[in-house]
Formats: sequence, structure tokens, C-alpha cells
Amino acid sequence: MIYLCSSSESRALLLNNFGIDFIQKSVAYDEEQITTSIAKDFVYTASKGKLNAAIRAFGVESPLLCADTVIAASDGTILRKPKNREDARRILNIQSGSTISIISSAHYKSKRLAFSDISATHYHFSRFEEEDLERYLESGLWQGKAGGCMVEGFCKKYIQSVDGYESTAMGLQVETLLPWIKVKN
Ligand SMILES: Nc1nc2c(ncn2[C@@H]2O[C@H](COP(=O)(O)OP(=O)(O)OP(=O)(O)O)[C@@H](O)[C@H]2O)c(=O)[nH]1
Repeated sequence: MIYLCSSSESRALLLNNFGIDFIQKSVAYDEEQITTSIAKDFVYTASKGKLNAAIRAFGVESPLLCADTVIAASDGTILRKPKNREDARRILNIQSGSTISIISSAHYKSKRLAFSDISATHYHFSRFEEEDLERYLESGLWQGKAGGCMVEGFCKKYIQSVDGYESTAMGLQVETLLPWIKVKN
């Protein structure tokens, strides 16, 4: 039984959808200590930091799985979880009519195995309709999501092209991790 060391509902949903048994645990890791402005470096550092915190908290008796997800805007700017509704409107308008990359880094550690992966899914969105965006902001569903983005929800109708897994965009590249998770410990 693996420990999903994440408070993310989306990651738990993904593991459930793939029929993976897990126990969900939260770990304390302060992403504000990360200084890089390179999205891939940011997610790798954050997920590695979460793994180190999980090892300190739980040991490796049970396999540990940690992850981090950010959005890289077309100019490389890192878009993280919105701080409030105004920040969500600002961040989502950056993505409207634009090409973005949603990057997820995952770290897996068991007694015998260590594995890490950085995957990205690239989207081109048409322009978000103003009223639709306001309804989405009103819903609050953007909270706790990198870039305020829901590729399986609000953003879905605006997807003009996609390259990569939806799971990666939702926060955990399960298709890539599955072979490792299935290896006994
Ligand atoms: N449902 C959904 N969730 C998304 C999407 N894009 C990003 N996320 C979520 O956005 C969150 C990104 O923040 P992180 O810091 O990586 O993770 P967290 O939710 O804070 O949880 P921890 O692992 O405990 O840090 C994750 O929960 C992702 O699952 C999406 O398109 N759909």
C-alpha cells in the first residue's frame, strides 16, 4: 500500500481512477523557499522537498509518492495556485488564447526503489469567454489548482490542441508511474 504524500484531491482521484490502493497523507513543505524561476526546476525541487519531508515523517516502510505541479505560461512565467479570486482572474487571463505547459514532477521511494519523473502536457487554449470565466471564478473550483486551471473542467471547452496526458495536467503522471508502483516494493 503506497502513501500518497499529498493533500491534493485531484491526485487522490487520479490514483482511484487507475485502481491504485493508497493511503493519503499530508507533508509539510514550504514551496516559498524555492528561488528558481525555471518551471521544471521548481516542480522538481518542490516534489523532492516533499519526498524528503515524507521520509522524515513516515520512513520508507511503505512506498512514498510525492508530486508538484505548476503551469509554465508561453513566456516561461511560472503560474502557481492562485492566492485569491483576483489573482485567479489574472492568472487565467494569461492562459486565455495562449499556449501553456502543465508540468508535474513526481518522486517515488520504497525500500528498494527510487524513481522520479518530470512530465508536461502542452495545451493551446482559445480565448476564455468573459461570462464563463466569471462563473468559474464564482464557483471557487479554481482554488488549490495550479494556475487556477481545470483541464477536465472549465478549460476543457477551450482546448484547441493538446500534447501529453491529461493526468499529468491534473497533477500526477499516473500512466508513467504505474509500472513502478506495481513493482513489489
Ligand atoms: N483537478 C485538477 N487539478 C489540477 C489541475 N492542474 C493542477 N491541479 C492541481 O493543482 C495542485 C497544484 O499544487 P501542488 O502544490 O502541486 O499540490 P497541492 O495541491 O498543494 O498538494 P501537495 O501535494 O500536498 O503539495 C495539485 O493539487 C494538482 O492536482 C487540473 O487541470 N485539474
